[in-house]
Amino acid sequence: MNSDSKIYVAGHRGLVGSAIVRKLQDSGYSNLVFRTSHQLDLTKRDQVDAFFEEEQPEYVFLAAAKVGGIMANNDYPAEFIRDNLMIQTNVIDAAHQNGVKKLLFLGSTCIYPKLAAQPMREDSLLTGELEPTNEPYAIAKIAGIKMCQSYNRQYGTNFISIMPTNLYGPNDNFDLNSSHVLPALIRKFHEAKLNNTQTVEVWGTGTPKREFLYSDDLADAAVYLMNTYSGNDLVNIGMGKDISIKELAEKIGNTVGYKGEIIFNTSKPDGAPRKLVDISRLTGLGWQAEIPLDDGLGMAYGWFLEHVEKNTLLTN
Ligand SMILES: NC(=O)C1=CN([C@@H]2O[C@H](COP(=O)(O)OP(=O)(O)OC[C@H]3O[C@@H](n4cnc5c(N)ncnc54)[C@H](OP(=O)(O)O)[C@@H]3O)[C@@H](O)[C@H]2O)C=CC1
Ligand SMILES: C[C@H]1O[C@H](OP(=O)(O)OP(=O)(O)OC[C@H]2O[C@@H](n3cnc4c(=O)[nH]c(N)nc43)[C@H](O)[C@@H]2O)[C@@H](O)[C@@H](O)C1=O
Repeated sequence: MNSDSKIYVAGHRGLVGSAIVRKLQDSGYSNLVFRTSHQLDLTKRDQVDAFFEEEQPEYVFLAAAKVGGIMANNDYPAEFIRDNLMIQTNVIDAAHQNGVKKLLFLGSTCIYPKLAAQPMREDSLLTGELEPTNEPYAIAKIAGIKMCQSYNRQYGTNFISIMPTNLYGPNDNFDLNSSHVLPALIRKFHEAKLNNTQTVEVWGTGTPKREFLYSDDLADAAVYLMNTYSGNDLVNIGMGKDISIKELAEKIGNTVGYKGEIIFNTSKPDGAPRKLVDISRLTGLGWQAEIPLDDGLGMAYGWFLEHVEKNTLLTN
C-alpha cells in the first residue's frame, strides 16, 4: 500500500476495525474510506455493489462481521451464520468485480477443531469436529477462507486470510449477554467493586484456557501482512501464550482492585477447552506481538473507565 492508496476498512467502528484505522492513520495512510452499517448494510448486495462502484477502493480490510461471545453464538446461531456468509460473500465478490488489488479477510481461531492438537496449527483446519457453541459462525468463517482461496485460484486475485486469537481493547463490546469474556469480566468486577458486592460470577468451570491479544497488536499484524504477505495459506495471529479463565478472572480482579470472591456458574458453557495458536508461520513472516496481557488489561480497563463507564453503564 502507498500512503495515498484508497483503503476501505469495513467495520471501522468495531474493536478490530477501529484499531486498523488507528494503525493506518498513525502510519501515514491518508486515503481511507469507511461507512457505518447504517450507511451501508453489507448484507445487501445492491448497496455493496453501489459502494464499490462509487468508491473503487484499492485495498480492503474486511473487519465487518456479526461477532459475539459464547452465549451470543449459542443463542443466535442463525444470525451468526447468515449475516457472516452474506457480508463476506458480498464484499469478497464485489472486491473481485471491481479489481481490488488486495483484500484481507478476518477469520478466527474457532475455525479449528474443538480438540485440535495444541498449539493449533493452520493445517489442522477441517481435520475434526468444531466446537458446537460456535459451529455456525465457524462454518461461515471457513467459507470465507475458502472463498478467498478459490478466487485467488480461479481469478488470480490477491485475497489473504488471517486467524486471530481472542482479542480485546478499545471499542470492545461490554454488554454482558453478547460480549466476550474479557470485557464482560472488566465490567462485572468494576460494578461489583462500586456496589460492594461480595461475589462476582464467572461462567463455566474456569478451567478452559484462552489466549488474548490486544487489538492494536492485531492491527499492527494486519497492516504488516497486507504489505508483506501474499498467498493462500492462512496465518494465525496470537501471542503464543494462554491462561485459564480462572487466572484471567483473578488478574482482572487485581487490575480493577476488587476484594471479594469469585464464584463459578457451571450451568453456563465452557466452550472449547483450549485455543492456543501456533504462531510459527507468523513469526517466520517476521512479526511478533508486543503488548503483554498485564499491560493490555490496564489499558483496556482505562479505556472502559473513560469511554463506557462514564457514559452509559451506570446510568442504565
Ligand atoms: N473480537 C474478537 O475476539 C475476535 C474477532 N475476530 C474477527 O475480527 C472481525 C471484527 O471483529 P470485532 O471488531 O471484534 O467485531 P465488532 O462487533 O467490534 O465490530 C464489527 C463491525 O462490523 C460492522 N458490521 C456488522 N454488521 C454489519 C453490516 N450488516 N453491514 C455493515 N457493517 C456491519 C459493525 O459496524 P457498525 O459499528 O457501523 O454497526 C461493527 O463495527 C470479525 O471478522 C471477527 O470474526 C477474530 C478473532 C477474535
Ligand atoms: C473469539 C471467540 O469467542 C467465542 O468463543 P469463546 O472463546 O468461547 O468466547 P468467550 O470469550 O465468550 O468465552 C470464553 C470462556 O470464558 C468463559 N466466561 C466466563 N465468564 C464469562 C462471561 O461473563 N462472559 C463470557 N462471554 N464468557 C465468560 C466462557 O464460559 C468460556 O469458557 C466465540 O464467539 C468464537 O466464535 C470466537 O471466535
